[in-house]
Amino acid sequence: MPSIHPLIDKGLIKGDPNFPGGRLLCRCSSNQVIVGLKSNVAHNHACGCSKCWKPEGALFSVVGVVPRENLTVEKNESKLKIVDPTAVILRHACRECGVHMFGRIETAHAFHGLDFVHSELSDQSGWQEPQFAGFVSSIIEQGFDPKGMDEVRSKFKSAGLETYDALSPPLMDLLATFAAQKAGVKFSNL
Ligand SMILES: N[C@@H](CCC(=O)N[C@@H](CS)C(=O)NCC(=O)O)C(=O)O
Ligand SMILES: [Zn+2]
Ligand SMILES: [Zn+2]
Repeated sequence: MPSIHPLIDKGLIKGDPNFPGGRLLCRCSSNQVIVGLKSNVAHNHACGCSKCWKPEGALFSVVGVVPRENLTVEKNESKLKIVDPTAVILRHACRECGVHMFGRIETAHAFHGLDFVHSELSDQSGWQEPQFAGFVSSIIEQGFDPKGMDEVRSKFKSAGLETYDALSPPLMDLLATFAAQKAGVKFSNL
């Protein structure tokens, strides 16, 4: 069974709710891209989709969000390039080591204003631990044998994480609320 993710395989390490944020470093041996975050991450989760950056050998990414005003590129911004300019989340990766330093949404979207980041790129501890696993079935699209899915889901369960094939219910509700408001739907208790 391959690694789910280094932050999940050996059990979760709880974050510090008062952690004030810190810096993320790319994996280059020199001239590292450095991103400063003025807050902890929120909604941190494992993502099995094909687009989020994963460490070598891991089946899942671990990704959380910070308000975009809390993120600054402190060093070597010129090394960043947008992985897929047509995606909703514009993932800014280091063109040398390939690590995704942050993902930003520039279109009208429920998550506009939040940047997506990988707290494992920090050498500090206290970051919020993963809260759930999303886009779990998506690993099949990347070649994972569907027969292994029960084992993957049980691994998350034994780490105390719920699994979903899209996002968690509160995040799915935010997406649906945004879509409803955009379409001018009026809410009522059906
Ligand atoms: N099954 C697809 C799912 C992709 C997907 O929808 N990813 C989610 C979670 S990160 C998303 O919000 N993507 C928007 C984007 O990548 O811009 C895949 O694995 O590529
Ligand atoms: Zn780099
Ligand atoms: Zn993803």
